[in-house]
Amino acid sequence: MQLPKGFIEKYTQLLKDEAPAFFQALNEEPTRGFRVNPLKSSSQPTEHATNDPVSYCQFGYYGTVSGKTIDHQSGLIYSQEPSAMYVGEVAHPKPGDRVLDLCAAPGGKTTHLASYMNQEGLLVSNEINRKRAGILAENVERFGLQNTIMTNESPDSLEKHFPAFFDVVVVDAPCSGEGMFRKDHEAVQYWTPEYPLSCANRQKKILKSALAMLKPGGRLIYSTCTFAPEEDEQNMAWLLQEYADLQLLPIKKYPGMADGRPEWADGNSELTKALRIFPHQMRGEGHFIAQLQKQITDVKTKELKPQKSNVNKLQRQDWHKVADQLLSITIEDSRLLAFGEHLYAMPTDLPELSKLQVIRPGVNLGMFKKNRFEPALPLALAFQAKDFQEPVPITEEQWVDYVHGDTFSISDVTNGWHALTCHELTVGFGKVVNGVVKNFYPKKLRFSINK
Ligand SMILES: C[S@@+](CC[C@H](N)C(=O)[O-])C[C@H]1O[C@@H](n2cnc3c(N)ncnc32)[C@H](O)[C@@H]1O
Repeated sequence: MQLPKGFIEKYTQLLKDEAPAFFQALNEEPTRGFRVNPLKSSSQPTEHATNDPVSYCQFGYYGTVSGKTIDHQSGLIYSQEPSAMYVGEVAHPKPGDRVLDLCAAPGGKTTHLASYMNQEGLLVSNEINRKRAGILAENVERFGLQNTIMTNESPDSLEKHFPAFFDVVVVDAPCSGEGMFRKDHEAVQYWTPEYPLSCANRQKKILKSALAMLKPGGRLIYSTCTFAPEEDEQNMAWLLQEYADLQLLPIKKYPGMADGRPEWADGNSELTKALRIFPHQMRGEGHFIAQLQKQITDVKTKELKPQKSNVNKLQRQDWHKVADQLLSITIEDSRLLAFGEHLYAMPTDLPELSKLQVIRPGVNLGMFKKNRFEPALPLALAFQAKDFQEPVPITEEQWVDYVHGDTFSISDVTNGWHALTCHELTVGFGKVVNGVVKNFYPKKLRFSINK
């Protein structure tokens, strides 16, 4: 990889003796990894080795992911570069918290944050770019999140809907991506000496909105995948100067993780509390993480009106005709929200959504068709086999047919909708008609595997 001349000059000056090792590390192979989803019962991957754990992330392992596996299709694993796993670990929300992931696509941090929340509380996963928001939705649905809504807003418009609302806000900022150079060679082409400063200005605007949405006493986690001091220490120094009610909190540093560099900003020694990951010092890509807390005040924050269910009697009947036969758990009627022709189960602590650009207001339960209801894949993936009546275990061969969109035969199963399971994980729905499983796996997700 040919590094830009300006980049080499900049980091030779900043890193001094360390610079040769740093540049050499940028020419080595990137580190790959994945997280295991704790929301999918206690299942462990069967197609991916878990003998090389990431010491600083309870769900993380080193290794490469294959998308054409039951582990991946069922949402049991999520491919994520190991350094990026430390962002979620630092944020570590509690079940019941209100959490915002402000720059969320493709979903690495959202799925990780949810892993600590036990499907409780509220996670708002926001992505400004519509196309990327679609990819985010696919990943969140595969991971099976029940407490998450996805929005497609700019930070300054989202800010109007959630004043001082969240316990934890994560800003995994759009950045110059220097830390991803060896993983994404395109990032090298974008780089100019001026690029980090233009990214830093954009990040300041995002941070202002993030702080407006943070509760007093709440935590803001800021991360980038760049080495650029303009976007890292200098932005944190700017925050501390601008907001007297903010303080940096320490972050536990595992071997190889480095302190933030005050001398690369305004010299404020508090900046050592931030964290840097350099690829020449540990196994992972470049990253910067800072954790800040907003001072607690006795000013009362405004409670937001809750979102009410809007389904009519007919829609409720159509849903129950399927749900009462399919599910062994109850989704309360108060959580049902019709959204176009789709039906969703909202998270319990959801404020009114009016005027908000919502991509998914909860779990997509399915679609109203003429006089009937058809369950959707996200409903199957959001729950475990035990949450369904008569789940149908399928073989690996039948799973290959299923993800390809083919029908297959099955014996001794009653007619009607069933959750299909493979390796004890839910993988989707099939409608059984006289021993044949009709395939409802979404066309755009289908793939083939050579038998
Ligand atoms: C580093 S990526 C986020 C990665 C994601 N958190 C994850 O872990 O998978 C930054 C995201 O910020 C979005 N973005 C770009 N400009 C933005 C802006 N002005 N405000 C908010 N988000 C923005 C990008 O579309 C991109 O999806």
